[in-house]
Amino acid sequence: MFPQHERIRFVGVRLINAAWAIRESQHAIEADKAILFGTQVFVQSAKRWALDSKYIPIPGPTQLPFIGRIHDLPREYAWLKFKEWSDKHGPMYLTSMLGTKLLVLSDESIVEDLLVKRGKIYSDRPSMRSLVDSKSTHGSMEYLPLMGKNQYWARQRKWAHLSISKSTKAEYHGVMDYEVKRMLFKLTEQPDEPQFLLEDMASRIMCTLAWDQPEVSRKNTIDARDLLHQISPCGPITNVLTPLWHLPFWINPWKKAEKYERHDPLHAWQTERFNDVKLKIAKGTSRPSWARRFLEQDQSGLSSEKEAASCVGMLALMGVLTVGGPLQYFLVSMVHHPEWFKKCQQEIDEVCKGRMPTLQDSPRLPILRACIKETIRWRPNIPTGVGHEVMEDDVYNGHFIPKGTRILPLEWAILRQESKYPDAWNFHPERFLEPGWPTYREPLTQYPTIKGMSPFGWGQRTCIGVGLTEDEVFMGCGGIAWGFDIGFKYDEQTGEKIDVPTDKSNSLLIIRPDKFEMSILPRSKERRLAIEELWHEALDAQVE
Ligand code: HEM
Repeated sequence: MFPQHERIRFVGVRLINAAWAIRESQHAIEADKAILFGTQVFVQSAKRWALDSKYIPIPGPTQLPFIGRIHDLPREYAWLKFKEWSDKHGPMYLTSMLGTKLLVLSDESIVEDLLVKRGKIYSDRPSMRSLVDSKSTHGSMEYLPLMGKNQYWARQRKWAHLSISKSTKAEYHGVMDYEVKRMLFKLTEQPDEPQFLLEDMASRIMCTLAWDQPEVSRKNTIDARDLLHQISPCGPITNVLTPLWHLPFWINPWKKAEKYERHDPLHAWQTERFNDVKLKIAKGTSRPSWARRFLEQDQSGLSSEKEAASCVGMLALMGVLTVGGPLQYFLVSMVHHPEWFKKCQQEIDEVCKGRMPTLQDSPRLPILRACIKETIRWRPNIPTGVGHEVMEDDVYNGHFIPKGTRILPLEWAILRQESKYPDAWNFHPERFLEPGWPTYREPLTQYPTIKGMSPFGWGQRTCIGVGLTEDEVFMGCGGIAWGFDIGFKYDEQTGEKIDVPTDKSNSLLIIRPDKFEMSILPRSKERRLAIEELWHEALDAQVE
């Protein structure tokens, strides 16, 4: 078989020859077009040939013309296929999907070299096909995490970062404390709904921080899921068969649905939330929120109320499904590793002497932090990682990486690197607690921490919500271990154990476990009473 560039060159030369022949005849215009096309093909293939002979080719699965490997990348559990290829082709391999080059990385040091050390040129985002102007190239200013590396991204990231860290210090610990107590109380009433209650807690916290409107949490969760669906490979077909997106609007059902069913209503709703805050400020009844921070204190970073409403709305969406993942997976890992759940409970009992843990207890609860961190490693809820895009041609270890290549830090594989995580497929919180494991770090009052962990991203685009996540997951999981015993359920008729699968989830970019059944009961009558009391106290304090 000839290499692909040879075949292209051959076709190019034949086309030019044929075109000259036609030109000799009477079809001069068609012939000119054909000559142009043939020349382009020729030049491209010559360039490609020059590159191939100068640089070491990047390994990867054999590519079919035009489609690449789109045909055998499953829409479900795609990270498993990416990992399979990485086991076969190595920690850095190249594949392509309908002409888009995808460089898949599964070694932390390579990701560090490219996305961190060369972050200056590796911090752009790939365009999301089924959103309009996802990168904000044309100034839509709507999707902070998806924006290209441009002025809108720089100023929104700065503003959002500041808003989150300001609220960390000031009021959000109170918000978390309140919402965790509410969630624990609700769990005593609805023990079969832990997944809903945990996700709703995350959404209520975000809606309070964004607009001081926890009551809109359910709609916020639905919106987060809709947006996620829109950008995930298993979402609209236009994310895979990308040319379909370019059909004219009037015959394009995907563009119409995106505009009329998702984008415009969400935009109107978020603007309404923002205007409600304005109204409350005017009446003197507003409480702290990110929207109020913009309206009252810091308008310097953003261009307009419209931009602020989008930025705040985006933050409200960002913290729901992301944080909901580890909260739910904590239950999954604990039910399968009851010895570790027991250890968390014993640690909390010893340190907190019967009361619910608070953030101030965190330095003295390393086992709880280790179980949370190991949960995020063992079941990362963004298993494919979030893609970056390289902005200039680059050469790495003798390999040529052309501008526009998408870079995928494949977390599912990175977090299973045996050199860093021995016995990586199994759940071992002790890897963060006992000297001798590569990931052990002291002092245990500070480590383990999820800050700096790879599932929160790389370089200039790292997650700005990791601190908030750490506190929220610590409070939520600590509260459950303090208040409840968990275990498998048994079928009433057959007596058989009902399994809680560890490997069943959706396949969106951010995943969560499929609906599971589990027994979650207060640890004792006294504990149930304590949970009720705490909640009523929190409610009373809120009313005052
Ligand atoms: C378990 C929880 C979370 C996980 C696993 C997570 C993970 C990530 C990842 C992987 C990225 C992309 C990093 C990269 O491109 O290298 C990211 C970006 C981002 N995250 Fe998070 N995140 C979480 C929670 C949150 C929360 C609670 C917020 C906000 C309130 C948040 C706000 C953001 C924002 C605004 C970005 C975009 C940063 C940028 O593009 O410059 N995240 N997150």
